[in-house]
Amino acid sequence: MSKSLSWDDLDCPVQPWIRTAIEVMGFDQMTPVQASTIPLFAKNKDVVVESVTGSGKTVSFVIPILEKVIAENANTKNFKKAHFHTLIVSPTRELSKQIKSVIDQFLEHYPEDQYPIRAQLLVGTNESTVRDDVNDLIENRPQILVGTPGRILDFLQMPVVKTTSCSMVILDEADRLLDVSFVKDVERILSVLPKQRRTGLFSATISSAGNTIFKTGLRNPVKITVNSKNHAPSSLKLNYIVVDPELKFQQLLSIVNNYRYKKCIVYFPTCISVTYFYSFIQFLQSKGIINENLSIFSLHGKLQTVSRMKTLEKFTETLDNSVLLTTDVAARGIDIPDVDLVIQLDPPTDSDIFLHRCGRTGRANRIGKAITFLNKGREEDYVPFMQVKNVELEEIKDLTIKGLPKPEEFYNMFKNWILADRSRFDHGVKSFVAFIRYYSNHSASSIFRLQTLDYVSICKMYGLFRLPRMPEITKYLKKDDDPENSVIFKDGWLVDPPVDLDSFAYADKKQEKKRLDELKHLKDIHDKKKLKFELKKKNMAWSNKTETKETKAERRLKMSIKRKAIEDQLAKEDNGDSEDDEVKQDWKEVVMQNKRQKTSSSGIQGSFDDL
Ligand SMILES: Nc1ncnc2c1ncn2[C@@H]1O[C@H](COP(=O)(O)OP(=O)(O)OP(=O)(O)O)[C@@H](O)[C@H]1O
Repeated sequence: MSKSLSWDDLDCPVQPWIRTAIEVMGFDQMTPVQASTIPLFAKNKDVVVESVTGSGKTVSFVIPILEKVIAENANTKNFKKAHFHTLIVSPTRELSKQIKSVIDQFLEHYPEDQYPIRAQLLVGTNESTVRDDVNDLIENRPQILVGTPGRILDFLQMPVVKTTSCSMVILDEADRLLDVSFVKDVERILSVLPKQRRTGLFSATISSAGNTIFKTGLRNPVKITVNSKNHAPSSLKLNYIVVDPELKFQQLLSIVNNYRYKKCIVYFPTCISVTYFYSFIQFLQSKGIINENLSIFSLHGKLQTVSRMKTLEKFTETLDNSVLLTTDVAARGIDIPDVDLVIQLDPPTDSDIFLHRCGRTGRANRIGKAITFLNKGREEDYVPFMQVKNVELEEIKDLTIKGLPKPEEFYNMFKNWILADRSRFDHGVKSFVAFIRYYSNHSASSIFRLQTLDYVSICKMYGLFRLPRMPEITKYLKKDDDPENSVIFKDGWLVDPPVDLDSFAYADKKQEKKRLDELKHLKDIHDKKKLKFELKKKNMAWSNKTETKETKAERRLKMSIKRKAIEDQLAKEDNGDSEDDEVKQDWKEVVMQNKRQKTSSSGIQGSFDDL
């Protein structure tokens, strides 16, 4: 391991044009991870590298790759068509693009008179197909491919693509690539590559991948660990704030509005919550409540690739006072040097992601601050939980909410914004529901428990005025002993009187017409059902009446008349067996008639029901 961090003391030769590139990029010295990794990886060793966020891992594999491409004559005309030399796999399109741009930055200094070295991006977009990628491979003959697992797999499965010359593979953010969502694709990719190759795994949290790293076909790997005591770079300050969940969004706005920063990234729990809060923040900006000089962007995984890339570019290019609202899609690897503030509205469901999110700031020895919000109550336990993982968090106390309307007024404003368009309500409900599902997936499930979540406050934080019905929460909602003082009214309403949902309209005319048509249709069905029910009730009463008045009273009357007649007859005539028999027969008939009436009465009801 090299002790000096001077590029001159690097334990392996480096091409002069690479040295020029390093100088132009302003890298006066190597970072520790570069000093340890470059010589080993360039000298045919497989490496497993764990080093804190922003410590320069990308350059530590890019230099050995470029050196190897040259050493193995892949930069000559003899390098076969449709072959490639190096494959770099990364979990997101943004990160793949970023890695390619680092390679391109080096290649800007590659001598023009030599056979070109090229890199090609392999990520899914709506604008190009895998066939386009194959055409580019044949036409441009790149030696280095960078992309995401799904697209790479599709690409490698094209018969024309030849894998036999691949002699280097990099898995960047390797622990992510080896988790359940990617591992199958990654295994299939590796299975079609030559076994005789160099493999490098890189991440700030590679230890969490455990033994799965051996699924990558590593051969006698060297493990390189460059970690600080706090598992985060020393230039990064990790803070937390304990908040009342109802005021959390206001606290966020207060920081974003009043804090001094160049660039800030805010992590939201779900894609839908990014779009929901982004549109409300835009409204607040239009009203002058949020500083209109702030450039606010939204980025999440449900957006199209091209729009994601453009947003990231704009956020990177905007000089000052810019805020990116995003999800974990931008948690790993993204390198935007001027980000000096990261805020997490909720801790991530996976504690490793915590370091990756925070690590978007405090990179390459620049000062950065990461603030995590914890809902008061149980979530404070997250601090000792992270301490056990060697991540020390420091509390920011007594942070007041500044420059916003009073909480009650703010909630009413949020509510009125929602009431102006029913689609906002739908959006808010979906965001809330997605949050509950997110919360129930926390790996630290003993801290983040649905049982102890303050649903009402969170619902209000989302600006909502009725608790959405969902099985996850119904069982935890306390049955209030004192309904007089309950904050939840009948049917989950948080406002009294409730909002008239029938007249709560969509701003979009087409959508509103559709809703009204559906409402009318439902009403018609309801009316028909009601009519049917009334009829049934009426018929029931009628047949009951028939039953009682016709059968019971009449029968009783007839019976008594008959009985009297028989008794009279018996009293008068005691001398004729035949008549006695006749009377007995008559009596039997009466009994039989009564029986028939009894059984046929139910038949009458049935026939009326069918009307
Ligand atoms: N030797 C160096 N001197 C100064 N800055 C450097 C050096 N090497 C890389 N950098 C810069 O450090 C920043 C972080 O580098 P990089 O993105 O490779 O970090 P990383 O370790 O991969 O982080 P993460 O784990 O977050 O992906 C980049 O802006 C890069 O330009």
